[in-house]
Amino acid sequence: MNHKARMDTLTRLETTIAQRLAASPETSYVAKLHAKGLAKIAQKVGEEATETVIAALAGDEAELVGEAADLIFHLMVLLGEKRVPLDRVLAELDRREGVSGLDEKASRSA
Ligand SMILES: N=c1c2ncn([C@@H]3O[C@H](COP(=O)(O)OP(=O)(O)OP(=O)(O)O)[C@@H](O)[C@H]3O)c2ncn1[C@@H]1O[C@H](COP(=O)(O)O)[C@@H](O)[C@H]1O
Repeated sequence: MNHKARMDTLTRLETTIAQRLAASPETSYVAKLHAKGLAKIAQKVGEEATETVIAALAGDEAELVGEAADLIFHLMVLLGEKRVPLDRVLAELDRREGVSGLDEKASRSA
């Protein structure tokens, strides 16, 4: 699967999450998170971020891949809960493309 097809993975996941927000918490993990509310979803993103950091520092590659997938999935649920289209985030990354983080930081402190 090439890079572009991988982006389709995120687009499909976004569609699935949007559908599941209206599903029953008994049959859907996304619906269960939605029922628990924004604070719980945000907390899950924080937990998965921490687990990703631990995997990077103390785990093997498979653990890091698994935790990174958990983090991206829960971030997608957070965006879905807030009705922020993935495309907005990708457009922001496109806007930043080619601008060095160091140059951007220097322009902020000038
Ligand atoms: N990619 C994922 C995905 N990644 C991780 N997870 C779930 O995320 C949960 C995280 O596990 P944790 O132990 O951290 O969470 P927990 O113990 O349930 O939660 P706590 O109450 O302890 O916080 C697990 O239940 C995983 O199965 C996911 N659940 C769903 N998806 C995707 O979302 C789609 C919709 O899922 P449903 O909403 O369940 O239909 C699926 O088809 C998948 O494509």
